Amino acid sequence: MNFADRLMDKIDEKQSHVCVGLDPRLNQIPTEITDKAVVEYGTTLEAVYHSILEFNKGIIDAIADYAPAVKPQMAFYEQYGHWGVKAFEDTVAYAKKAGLLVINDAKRNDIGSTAQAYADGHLGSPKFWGEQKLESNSDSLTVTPYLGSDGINPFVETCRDYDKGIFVLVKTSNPSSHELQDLESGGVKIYEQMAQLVSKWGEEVVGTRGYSAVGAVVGATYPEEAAKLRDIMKKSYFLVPGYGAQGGTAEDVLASFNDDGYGAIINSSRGIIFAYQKEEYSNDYQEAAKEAVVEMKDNINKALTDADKISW
Ligand SMILES: O=c1ccn([C@@H]2O[C@H](COP(=O)(O)O)[C@@H](O)[C@H]2O)c(=O)[nH]1
Repeated sequence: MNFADRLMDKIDEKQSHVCVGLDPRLNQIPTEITDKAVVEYGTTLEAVYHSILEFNKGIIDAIADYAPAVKPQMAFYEQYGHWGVKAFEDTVAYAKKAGLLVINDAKRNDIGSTAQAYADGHLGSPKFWGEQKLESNSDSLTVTPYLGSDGINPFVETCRDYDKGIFVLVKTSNPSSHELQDLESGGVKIYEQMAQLVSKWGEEVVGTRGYSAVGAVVGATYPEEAAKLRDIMKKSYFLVPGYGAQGGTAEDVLASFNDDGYGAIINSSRGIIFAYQKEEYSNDYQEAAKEAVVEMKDNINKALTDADKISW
């Protein structure tokens, strides 16, 4: 089943457009988890692995009823070498068992032949000794687009062959995204030209519900640009980071949705997983994550209803 169809079905099931970012900063994981790991394994990478995995499992248990997807950010895992990658893989497996879709935020790409290896490893199935015994558990991957079509094609083919999805960086949420993305060529901004390419790349992998497995990353911090992009990429699902900790609000993400009430999956990482460090939430990290995800889901659904975009 096409990735966009699977995502939309999960969104319907949970009545939620929220993606929870799993960005486990070690120094923000509750000390009862990290202390226990250090007592057992010392100040080792193995203790890092156990700390991250236990924390992530607790978050997944807390939010699974209220979010269709999680987005582990690969940087927070691979910095710890193979123990970090193991924490990533075990987190993904746990999230899948909990019925969540997984967006691997690894922002990969390269020349075509190397992009194929990234696509095989992160979405599909790499061949070794003539067999394909390993298949990625991730449902989708973030991808950088600046190598052009030959870097993107292997990912699109893998989306088609394995019912996976990609989100291509179009207008990122960070303050300096304008330095390159807002430049004009022939009177058209680079991010708009990128959006035209994303639309084209996605044409062959449109699902039965009308959206493509090739989506776009569009920051919540740029609502005006999102409105323009929504117009260019009518069939692309938007992955929208920048909600909460980076300042994006429920009103800011409205422009990323189509009138049918679909088209955007809104990510918050720190705002949910470390909510326990804020006064307004419980000081139990799981309870706080649940409070924060429910609040975000309700705020987005309310903003959509007020704008006549709700789908339920
Ligand atoms: O444009 C982009 C692309 C990716 N990200 C990633 O999303 C999360 C945001 O985390 P918060 O804690 O909710 O700010 C993080 O993993 C980024 O690497 C982004 O922020 N903007």
